Amino acid sequence: MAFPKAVFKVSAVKNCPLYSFGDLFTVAGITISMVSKEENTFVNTTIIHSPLKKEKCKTLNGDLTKVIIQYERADKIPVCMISCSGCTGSIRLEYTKDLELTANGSEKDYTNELGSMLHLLSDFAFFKNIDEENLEKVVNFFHLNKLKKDDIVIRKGDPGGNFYIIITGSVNVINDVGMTITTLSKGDVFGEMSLICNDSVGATIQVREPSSILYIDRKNFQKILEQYPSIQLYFTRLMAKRLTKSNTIRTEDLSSGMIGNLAEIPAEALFQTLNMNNKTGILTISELVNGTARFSFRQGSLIKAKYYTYEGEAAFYEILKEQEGRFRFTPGIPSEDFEVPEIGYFMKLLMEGMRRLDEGRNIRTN
Ligand SMILES: Nc1ncnc2c1ncn2[C@@H]1O[C@@H]2COP(=O)(O)O[C@H]2[C@H]1O
Repeated sequence: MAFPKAVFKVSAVKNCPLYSFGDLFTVAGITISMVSKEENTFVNTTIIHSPLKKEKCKTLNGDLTKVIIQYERADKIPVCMISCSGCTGSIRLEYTKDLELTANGSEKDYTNELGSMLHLLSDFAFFKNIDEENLEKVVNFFHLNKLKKDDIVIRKGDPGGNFYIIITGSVNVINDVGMTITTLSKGDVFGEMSLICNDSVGATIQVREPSSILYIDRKNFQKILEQYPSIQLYFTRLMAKRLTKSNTIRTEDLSSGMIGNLAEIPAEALFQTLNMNNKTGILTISELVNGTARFSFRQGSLIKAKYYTYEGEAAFYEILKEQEGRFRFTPGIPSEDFEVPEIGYFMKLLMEGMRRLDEGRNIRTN
């Protein structure tokens, strides 16, 4: 017989070193207290499933065990909020009976709610890239979250994890010094930069007014990207717009010739900037582990790549592994390169490069 289960969802995060907003914990267990004349016995079993691939927190496990002790069985826990006892940070968890469906693998309630939103979603720029017959299938990859004012959805510096789409309400995009860079609302998306660039989250997102937000995890986000090339283009344009707006790298620097070090700008960000700004010229990267690499861009497309013994696509994947090296971008290419075909669709090359990097890191850590 399985123990009854309760699913808690992280609904607020304050500097928690382990968990993020939306993380789920399944708690099962039973507490029996037997009192007789001869003895006084107390038996407790608590089973806690923490989010996969995240470290377990003994403090939180203790707090969840206390809930089982207090209510004796998971199915007796009332709808409630609990706060962890805290360490360098703290989190608040919410128990709503609906969430059990998610943990059991059946997302019927969510699906129904999302299903009824299909009409609304089909008008969103993101979903416009998906043909009508596949829309429902794609929407079902998403989960729906209802958030309160001031909830932090993601915090700058967190590892990127999910991609988000705002259904109703609005959020603030906040920079390092706590200033709101911009406000995002219905139909706007966020969280894409860290996923695509395989980097940490670049800005804090805080809920400005009660909001409903869809989210999808990295794995499913990548599946959608691979399956729908028009979404890759949508992100290229979106990120170009956002990069230009936040002046991450000034376009004037690029056209006048850009010099720098890979230790300051990772190779993927450098390539992406040249691609998004439709640059034509030659990027030379020297002082690399294996000498010097050369990459030619025509209107942002990568047309030639050479590094060590690697050429074309392979050279691009190799350079993504490098973390140090001096680069220089020189505008202009020789006329014989005007007709050279591009090495591959840039976003696809980048996604594949990121996947290989991840694979390499996983092999090293296993
Ligand atoms: N200038 C900006 N305009 C709009 N959205 C932004 C801007 N800067 C950052 N963001 C969003 O904030 C998100 C924070 O997480 P990511 O870095 O994954 O992705 C980022 C973008 O989705």
